[in-house]
Amino acid sequence: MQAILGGGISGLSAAYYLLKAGSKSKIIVFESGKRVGGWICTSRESNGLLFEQGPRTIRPRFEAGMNTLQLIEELHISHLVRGIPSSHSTAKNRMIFVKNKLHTLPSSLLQAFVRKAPFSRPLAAALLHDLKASRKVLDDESIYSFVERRLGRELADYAISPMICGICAGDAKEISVKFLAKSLFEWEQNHGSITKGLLATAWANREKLWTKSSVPKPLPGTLAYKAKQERWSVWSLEGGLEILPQTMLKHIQSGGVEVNLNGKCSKITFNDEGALLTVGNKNFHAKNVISTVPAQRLAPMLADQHPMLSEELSRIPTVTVAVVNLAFKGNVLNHDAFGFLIPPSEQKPILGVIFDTCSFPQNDFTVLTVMMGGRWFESRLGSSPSADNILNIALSEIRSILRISQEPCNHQVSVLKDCIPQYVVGHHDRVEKIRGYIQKHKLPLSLAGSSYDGVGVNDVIFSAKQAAKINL
Ligand SMILES: Cc1cc2nc3c(=O)[nH]c(=O)nc-3n(C[C@H](O)[C@H](O)[C@H](O)COP(=O)(O)OP(=O)(O)OC[C@H]3O[C@@H](n4cnc5c(N)ncnc54)[C@H](O)[C@@H]3O)c2cc1C
Ligand SMILES: C=CC1=C(C)c2cc3[nH]c(cc4nc(cc5[nH]c(cc1n2)c(C)c5CCC(=O)O)C(CCC(=O)O)=C4C)c(C)c3C=C
Repeated sequence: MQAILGGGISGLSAAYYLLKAGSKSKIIVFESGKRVGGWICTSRESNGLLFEQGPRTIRPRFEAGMNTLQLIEELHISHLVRGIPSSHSTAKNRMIFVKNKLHTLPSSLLQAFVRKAPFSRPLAAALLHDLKASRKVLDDESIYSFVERRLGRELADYAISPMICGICAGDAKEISVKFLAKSLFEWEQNHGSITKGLLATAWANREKLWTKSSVPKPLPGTLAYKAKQERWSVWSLEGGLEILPQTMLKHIQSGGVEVNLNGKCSKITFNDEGALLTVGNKNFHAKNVISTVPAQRLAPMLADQHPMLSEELSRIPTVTVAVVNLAFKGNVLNHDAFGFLIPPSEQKPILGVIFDTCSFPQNDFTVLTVMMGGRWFESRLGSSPSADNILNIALSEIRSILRISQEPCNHQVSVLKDCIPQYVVGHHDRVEKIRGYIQKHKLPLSLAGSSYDGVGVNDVIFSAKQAAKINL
């Protein structure tokens, strides 16, 4: 038997790819909760409105993005895909709230050459800063410190810090530069500055500019091809993103995969035949295990037999996010944008707001999602804020920032405990050490999911595909 821990999108994907590759073993997915999908969770209100608790948009680009679109085609749900082209207002208008005002971030090369508040200089001036700043030889550092050193403090405060909040609800002063800007960091390390590294790379690749790119090109007729032709910035699914795990569940079950809901795994003991899993009060023998549960959940399962591995896994932290979905009758927004993020230096109780219906309209309603907490959950919201408390903070902030005085017709408050891992400084080395330990001890264990190689939906599906390949 091949065991998969976790029935989120990565666990389901692992089962999907094992099945697709023709695995002959019985495949069992163990999911501790009573539903599959993990953080992908869409709810439908009695008046038909859709609320997304977790992810709502997916990027189509790069290998992992194209892979997800291929998966969508294989599941026969291409007709539900709604792409947002990069010319759309929500792709162009990404806002930040600074000094009591909403500002639209520059979205074209041209705009980088003019001064735009809250920046005191045109963004292009950051390149001069980079050329003047001396190289600092380092193994890793925070993305904030890297950008502050090389491009200046304003970019670190007003572009990078909110971006990190909008991807992992984390503090840019703690998150590794390798999380989002590995190439830029390497350019400084190898060439002395980002600009010199960029020019050197462009020069080294000059011939490839006119020949075939190493990134696979989508084939005509595929969804990835359509996404490229129509220049999608992001996409979602008509009816909500949860359709993806639900469709996958049906597909893998019809292929013979067993999905055990309320199947919390508490212990893994490796032996000569593979692994013995303790799930509830039952034991299961597996020839190998793909874990897609958060590293901190996997850690205690291994603590008795592999304390060092368990210790490293437990050092990959997570944060909790409070999500408030709000719906209003009619259009209550004065902005047509994706939403806005608030740099942590502004010390506001919320991290940002997504204007859901600007991207995907829902009849004559405005749907907004207010996100709060993350790395600042306890310091800004207290240790266990009530749902009413969270709702009141969200309403008060949107009243003051967006001037919405109308009461919502629908609302939903959710606290997503430990929902997003933090790739803090040293994360890459830690993951290497963890995988090195597994390899050295020849453990029949593969790691996939958001704790290791990327936190986006594309990344975790791709990580599950890689894990399935190893376990064939
Ligand atoms: C608020 C929020 C917004 C996001 N927005 C976006 C976005 O816009 N775009 C994007 O690409 N990504 C986004 N993400 C990230 C994306 O949602 C996640 O990375 C992805 O859903 C993670 O999937 P997963 O299967 O790896 O993990 P999970 O969804 O965490 O699934 C793991 C599963 O394991 C189960 N489990 C835990 N412990 C055990 C155990 N002991 N035994 C058995 N089962 C166990 C859990 O119940 C869970 O179902 C967002 C995430 C959040 C939280
Ligand atoms: C504009 C407001 C945004 C808020 C508030 C926000 C909150 C938030 N997001 C995540 C996790 C992810 N978001 C991702 C993508 C993404 N998020 C926003 C904006 C907000 N996020 C945008 C515009 C995008 C699209 C990215 C783009 O087009 O450039 C992703 C996926 C990243 C990827 O690699 O694909 C994740 C993950 C959390 C946890 C959160 C909570 C505060």
